[in-house]
Amino acid sequence: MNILLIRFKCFIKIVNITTLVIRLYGVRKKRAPIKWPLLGSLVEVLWNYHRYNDWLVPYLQKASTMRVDLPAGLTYTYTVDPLNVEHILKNNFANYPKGDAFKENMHIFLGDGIFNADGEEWRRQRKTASFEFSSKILRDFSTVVFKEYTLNLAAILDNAATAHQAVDMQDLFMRMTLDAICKISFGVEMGSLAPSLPTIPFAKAFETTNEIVTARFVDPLWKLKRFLNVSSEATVLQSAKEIDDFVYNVIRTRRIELKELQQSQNDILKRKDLFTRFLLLNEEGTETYTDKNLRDTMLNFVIAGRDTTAVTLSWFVYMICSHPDVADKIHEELCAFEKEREKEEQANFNHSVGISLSEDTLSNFSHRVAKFSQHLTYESLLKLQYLHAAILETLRLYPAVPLDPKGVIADDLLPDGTKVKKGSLVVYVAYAMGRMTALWGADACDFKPERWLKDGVVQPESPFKFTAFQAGPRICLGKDSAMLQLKMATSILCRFFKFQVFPGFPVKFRQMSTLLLAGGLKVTVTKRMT
Ligand code: HEM
Repeated sequence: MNILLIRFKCFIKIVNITTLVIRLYGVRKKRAPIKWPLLGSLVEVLWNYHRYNDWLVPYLQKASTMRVDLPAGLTYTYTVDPLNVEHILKNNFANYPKGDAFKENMHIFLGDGIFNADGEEWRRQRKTASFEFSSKILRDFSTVVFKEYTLNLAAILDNAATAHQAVDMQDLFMRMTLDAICKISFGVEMGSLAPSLPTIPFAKAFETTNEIVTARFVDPLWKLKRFLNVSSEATVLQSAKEIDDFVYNVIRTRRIELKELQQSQNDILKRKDLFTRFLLLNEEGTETYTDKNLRDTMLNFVIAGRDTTAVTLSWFVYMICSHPDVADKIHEELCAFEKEREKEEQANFNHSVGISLSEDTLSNFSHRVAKFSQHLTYESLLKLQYLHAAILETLRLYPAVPLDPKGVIADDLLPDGTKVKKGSLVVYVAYAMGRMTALWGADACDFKPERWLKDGVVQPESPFKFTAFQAGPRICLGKDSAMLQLKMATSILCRFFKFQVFPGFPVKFRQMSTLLLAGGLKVTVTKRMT
């Protein structure tokens, strides 16, 4: 009987201790992720990996800086505090490079391109690229390319609307931005937005590689997998080789083409793509570009400019689907803009900018679209302030790069008093920053383009608070080019189409370095006839 009583008491004690432990973890869980001996917070991190961005938000809402420990001494300090962000990205910039872990994880994809370079090597690449990106030649060329490919997209949507067929907007945007960035970078036609929507193996390999290298950041076993050449690491070797084969093939072909053009005394300066411009630097002796340098340079531009812009356009369409009032306001602004431009043209004695369209052809939908597109120039797009605000609002809530890790060279103290250790990683979380009530007010999570406007004009925001394009010396080099493409595409699409998410279609993220929608964005499209 005594033994039974003792056993019963022991059992109660164990139950009590277990409950206490569970409770303690429960309380801790509210403020920071659960931490286990040896494993750190790996269990919770892996459990929530599929919804990582949303998992971080409530923690960072409570404490604007949070530490997450993982096995093998990996430590991440996540922050949404603009002062910390300014310290990391600008004031103590030299202490927060991409870091060795980032370089090692991403090398198979980014090589030694600008995204993966630090110190002198980064400075050299940044200087050359900044010069090229700020050239008017590139801007004018990009305007033409962006318009041409948006018109291709509009034709596909026109057909889909007529046939009452649903379309995957993310897939179409990925095709459009791939075609555009490859034309601008390499000077080649990819043709992925051809009406048959062909499968482009390069695009598939690109997505696979991106996804696998991103997962390396929370996979302590990836090096072992690589050593054994199994699982995701075997796949990434294959997909990275496909990318390289494609890019080196383009480089070979373009080098031969350029030689032929030079021999035939053709004016190669007429070619305005970045590839030609970098090759000319080579010839002038300003830079030396091997095929590997060119592969890294151009591929980094493609990586930088393709997914980011496509993802932003996809979330933009999702936002106007879920906020039809915003879609209508944008449409109103575009109609007023169109009228104003037409009046200006008439005042200029009907001096039309491009092809002239007869009354007959004007009744045709595609000609109306083409006619409207003639009004769109770099300068005229600046007038569309509400559209601009809607794009910024999309980027605030759905920044294409949702979180951005940096290495730590030496122990440091962040402005909010958080200590960061040499060898760890700090991460500013753009996705969570857009949702912080402390930064944007109680309606932080609402989609409200109006928050950007004062007297109808977009107001600038600190880049350390609105971090979609990063900030400081490494601020996005393609920001202006991206805004140009975003405005060009959205103005044509919003002027002529209405979108609705396909009934029952689930909208969710795919966990990658860019904020892709898992399974795309299936929508139905209708034409706006007025
Ligand atoms: C909506 C579109 C875009 C967004 C949201 C965006 C955002 C960003 C962000 C967050 C970074 C920092 C990434 C890092 O730390 O590694 C970055 C860097 C960069 N972006 Fe963009 N980007 C966009 C479009 C473009 C385009 C179209 C180009 C041009 C091809 C471009 C070129 C670059 C380059 C070259 C860098 C590296 C800058 C450096 O490290 O010095 N981006 N961008």
